Amino acid sequence: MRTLHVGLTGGIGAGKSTVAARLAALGALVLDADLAARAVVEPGTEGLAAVAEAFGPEVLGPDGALDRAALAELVFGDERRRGELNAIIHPRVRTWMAERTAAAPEGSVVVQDIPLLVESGLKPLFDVVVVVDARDETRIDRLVRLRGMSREQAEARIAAQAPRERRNAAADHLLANDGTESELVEAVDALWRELTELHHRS
Ligand SMILES: Nc1ncnc2c1ncn2[C@@H]1O[C@H](COP(=O)(O)OP(=O)(O)OP(=O)(O)O)[C@@H](O)[C@H]1O
Repeated sequence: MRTLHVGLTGGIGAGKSTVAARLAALGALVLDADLAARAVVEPGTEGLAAVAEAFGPEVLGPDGALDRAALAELVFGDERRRGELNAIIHPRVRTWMAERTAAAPEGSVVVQDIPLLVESGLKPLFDVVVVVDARDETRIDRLVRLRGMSREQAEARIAAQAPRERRNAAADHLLANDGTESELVEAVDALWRELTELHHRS
């Protein structure tokens, strides 16, 4: 049986990490793009050398690790420099993901958790795209209550991503998460049953 490639996304605060954790508990191999983006610039990596080469030694801390604040300062509000950084990070993240996907046992369900899956045009890479969705007001409330953001910060983070309608339009499966966390977990369990059935039949 081949690998089933699942893309998981959702707007900030929608509940994507909660869904990813449940899918991992059910037996999926979950690969986190945010984690990959950090791994590819760890000390000693060729990715970190490429970033230092492009942005200068001031993006390295005294310990030789990436100084994220200094790098953020350099790319903030500068489309060209941000594009330059993405051109270093994104291919390495794709390789990181591809290597781990290739190493998964035969018949695995591999879930790639990618916040900007839709914005990055990655839908065609997946057999199934799962979008976790919640109303903007629900998400703002969670980000303020649980993540310590101000209302303005939460609104700005939401505005920086694709609008819900656009993300939802890319979904093969939409998980609505405006109710309780246990309702979400039940919906993920049902989705898992569906995915594994589909996979066994394929
Ligand atoms: N249905 C729910 N009811 C109440 N709280 C929830 C619910 N779903 C998720 N949460 C909580 O809301 C917060 C955001 O959820 P989660 O971290 O899963 O979102 P996310 O979409 O992964 O966000 P990000 O894009 O920032 O990683 C977490 O603290 C989580 O425990």
